[in-house]
Amino acid sequence: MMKIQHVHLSIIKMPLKSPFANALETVTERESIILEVIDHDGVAGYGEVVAFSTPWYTEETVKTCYHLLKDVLIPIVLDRAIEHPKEISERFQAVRGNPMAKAGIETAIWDLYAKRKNLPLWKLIGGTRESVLSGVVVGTHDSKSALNQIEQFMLEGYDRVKVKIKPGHDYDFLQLIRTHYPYLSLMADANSSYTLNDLPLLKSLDRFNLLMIEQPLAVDDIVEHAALQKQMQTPICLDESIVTYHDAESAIRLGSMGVLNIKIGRVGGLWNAIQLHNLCLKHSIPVWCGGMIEFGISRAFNIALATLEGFTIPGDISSSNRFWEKDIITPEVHVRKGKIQAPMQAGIGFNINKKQLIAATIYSEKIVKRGLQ
Ligand SMILES: O=C(O)CCC(=O)C1=CC=C[C@@H](O)[C@@H]1C(=O)O
Ligand SMILES: [Mg+2]
Repeated sequence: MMKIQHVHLSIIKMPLKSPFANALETVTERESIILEVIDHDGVAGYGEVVAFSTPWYTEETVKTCYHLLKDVLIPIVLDRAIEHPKEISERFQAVRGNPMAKAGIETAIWDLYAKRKNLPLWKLIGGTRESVLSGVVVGTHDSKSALNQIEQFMLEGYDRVKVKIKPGHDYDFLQLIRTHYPYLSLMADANSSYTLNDLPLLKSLDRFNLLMIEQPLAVDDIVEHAALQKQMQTPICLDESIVTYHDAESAIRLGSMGVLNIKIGRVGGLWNAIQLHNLCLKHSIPVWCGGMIEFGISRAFNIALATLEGFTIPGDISSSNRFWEKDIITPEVHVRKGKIQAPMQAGIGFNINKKQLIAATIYSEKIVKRGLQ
């Protein structure tokens, strides 16, 4: 049993090594909230909020998450003892939306729980892979620089590459990449930048033998994605469209996706992510773990999740040094020959690099259980 006594919230900020551009935004620096939960025995668990500073990817932001955590979610967690982390998503059902805020604290409790059980988190959740399949995302719309990045990433041992496309930067871009790398395991993410009016163009992308096309249409286009999938051979992967279990059930029933990108933050926590994995496994829909330009704590949760059986496609789980000069965990995450070894240490399996965490912190606050102040 875990009785959470207090929670440390730290807002951190770090520049990316180089800007990351997609159809909607160019990210140059990253803010996140790091959570440390401490129980009655002094055991600590860590979580990370993956919302961005502004609401370009989903509605949540660092500030909305901070408010939700401090004023709504943490009081629910501190309210009474916890037997198992899955109780947290049940308690949070009373709060609408805000999945990234929920995931931040829920994951911290998973880390704490696994540490108390003295088990690596991936083993505790039933992971079967000792190493997870890794991939990397090229975040530029400049063709020459994209080719350079692909070359560099391949030298670093990645063997699955995702590129960003948008109207006017699609067919020729993919053709150029295919001319240089005819056999590369390649996929494209459109971040909702097309509509069904672009059907001829989207169908023409079939010839590039992409692993999948991610989120071509709008977030609420579940019906339209089904219509598109009927016309395209390339599997459609949904990202932004799938937040709840019910969203995934609808998309499966309609035939809107051949693949699902599971992001722990987007779906409200690790327990929900596992349930989505189980649903997709039952329906033979392959899944992979999405990335959020995150720090090491979130990367560690992604690694644990991706050890589950249904994660048969390399995820956007790259090395710490893909984005950071220095990550906030030690050891850092390293990709070798397209794989990341699952850690053997209890909990998330990585230590917090306290020095680096403090150096990146711009604001922090301790929230204490009522009566303990
Ligand atoms: O974290 C990574 O390695 C890449 C993440 C990534 O590709 C994305 C993160 C967030 C929004 C998008 O730009 C994109 C995605 O939609 O998957
Ligand atoms: Mg995406």
